[in-house]
Formats: sequence, structure tokens, C-alpha cells
Amino acid sequence: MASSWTPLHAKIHRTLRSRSLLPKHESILIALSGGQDSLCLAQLLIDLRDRWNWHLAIAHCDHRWRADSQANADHIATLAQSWNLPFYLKTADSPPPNEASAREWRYAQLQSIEGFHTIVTGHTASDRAETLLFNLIRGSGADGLSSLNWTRQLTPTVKLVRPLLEIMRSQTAEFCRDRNLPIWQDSTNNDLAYARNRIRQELLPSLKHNFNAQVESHLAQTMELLSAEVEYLETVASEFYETAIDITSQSLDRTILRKIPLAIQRRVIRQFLMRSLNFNPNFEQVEKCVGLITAPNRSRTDPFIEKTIAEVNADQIQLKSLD
Ligand SMILES: Nc1ncnc2c1ncn2[C@@H]1O[C@H](COP(=O)(O)OP(=O)(O)OP(=O)(O)O)[C@@H](O)[C@H]1O
Repeated sequence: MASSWTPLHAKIHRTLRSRSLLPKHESILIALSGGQDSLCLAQLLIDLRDRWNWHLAIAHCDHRWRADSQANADHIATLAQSWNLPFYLKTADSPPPNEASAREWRYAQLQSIEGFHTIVTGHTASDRAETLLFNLIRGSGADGLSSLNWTRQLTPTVKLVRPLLEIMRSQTAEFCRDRNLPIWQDSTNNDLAYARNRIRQELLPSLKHNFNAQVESHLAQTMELLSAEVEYLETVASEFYETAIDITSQSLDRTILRKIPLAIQRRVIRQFLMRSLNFNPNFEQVEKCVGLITAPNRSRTDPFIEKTIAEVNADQIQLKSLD
């Protein structure tokens, strides 16, 4: 192992330790697409395994999207065998209709594999830069701009960890080249019909060339800063939510909300709508409900879902069904 120890190993080792991302003796499921990022991640974790006493396994999800998807799955199975690691393959009954449902299906499959409390993916700093631009263009708040975090709780017992968030895609490519790792080229990565591919292949190179050579790492850093701030704001908002909410009457106390800054009011209202109605409100819906904090008695919003509205009832903002 000593001969293959590189600055990248040292960096990941330090990151894992300082951020307490992957505990010693943990059973870790590596989500492997076959692309350079997850391949690099798998090899790094294998190289570091003895220092951390991890139990590693590989999982691949075949969406059956491309003609070569079965060949891709076979390729990964062979790789897992050569690494001497357990391999789990999940194959879709029918190809998911779009990216979002593919992702949802993929995470559900990964979570369903028993014996693992930790799943790791190969998301990189470059993914962070692209995601930030993608969401900025769509008009996102700080939450969307910081959506790729180091960890995310998938279920009460299963955590997603992204150890490569400080590594650029150019570094994972170099690592795979140096180690002769057999990258599976995903043909859809070159399809410019996808906005994300245009960001990667057109927008970022243009920003790099015309504005700042370091744009990719600067954007990734911005996301890192925003993530910490969003986490803090969400915690503060949760505390106010807990004091303002009356669960039985599904209402919020306006006198508490009036005393807090607009940024926190918006977050409390969003948490209120998400938790009570189990849906993700858009900007306008949140703003209308925020307006009720100071509105006259009996003011109300438009229906959110299933004819449910929010209405001012004296000092309360109350959810009410119009049926
Ligand atoms: N088919 C797959 N099987 C297993 N793991 C996968 C698969 N596709 C992607 N992954 C994992 O997810 C990581 C990110 O992949 P990619 O950027 O293509 O997905 P994404 O849909 O943008 O990700 P996410 O939905 O998690 O933000 C990969 O590095 C890999 O770890």
C-alpha cells in the first residue's frame, strides 16, 4: 500500500478524520456508477481500509436507460470481484421516466440493502460548482445553492456520505489514469440536451476562460460556506417553529413570528407547510403565508393542496380545509 500512497490519499484521510465522516469499523456501501468519480472513491477507500478497519461493499443500480447498461453492470461486477468485495446489483423493472425518478429509485434501492448504515457516493467539488450554477440560474434560495452536503440522513438509520467534496473532477481523472482504473464512459454525459452537461462543457469553461481560472473551486467554496449558514439558519428556525406551533390546532402563533427577522420567518413558515401538509411549497406560497404574519384577521392564502388554506384567526395562522 505504501507505494500507492499519494497526496490525494492524505487529503481524504485528513478530511474523513477532521469531519468525522466515516467511523472506524463501519460497514460501508460504495455506490458505484462506473464513472471516474465513484471509481476513484472506491479505490481510495480500499487503500485506506486497513487504517480504519472498514468493511466495504459495492452497489450498482442499473436504470436500464442505455443499451449498454447491462454491460456496465457486468463490468462493475468483475471489478468488485477483482477487489474481492461483496457486490450488490439492483436492476429497474422498467427504465425510470426522468432523472428525478431515477435518482429517487436509486436511493430507495441503495437504502434497501441490508447491513449498511452508511452509503458513500463520488460527488466532487466540481459537482458542487455545477449544482450551484444550475440552481442559481433556476432562481434558488440559499438552500438550493448549498444542496450537496457532506452528509445527509436518508432514513433514521441510513446516512449518505460524500467524502470527495473537496476533490475536483480533474483530480479523480488523474487518479484513475495513474492507477489504470477502467472507467466506464457514460455516453449521456456528452449529450448537450441536458442542462447539466451544458453547464459542465460550455458554461464553466467559458467562465474559466473569460473571468476566473479558479471559478470551479471558488464556486465549490461558496457552496461550502452557504451549507454551514443554511444549517445554522434551519436550526434557529426549528427552535422558533417548536415554540410557535400548536400541533392540535395546526396553527402558528403570530405574536412569536412578528418578533423574528424575515429570513427566519420564511424558514419557519416553510417548515410549517412542509411538516403539516407534507409537500414542498414554492417561493410564492411561502411569501403569501409570510404575509399573514401581519395581515388583518380572516386574511387567507390560496389553496395549497387538496383545498387546504392558511388563514389568520386572531393571533394564530391556522391551516384549514375548505371542504
Ligand atoms: N447507477 C448508479 N449506481 C450506483 N451509484 C450511482 C449510480 N449513478 C450514480 N451513482 C452515485 O452517485 C454519484 C453521483 O452521480 P451523478 O452525479 O451521476 O448522479 P446525480 O443524479 O447527479 O446524483 P445525486 O442525485 O445523488 O445528486 C456517483 O459518484 C455514484 O457514487
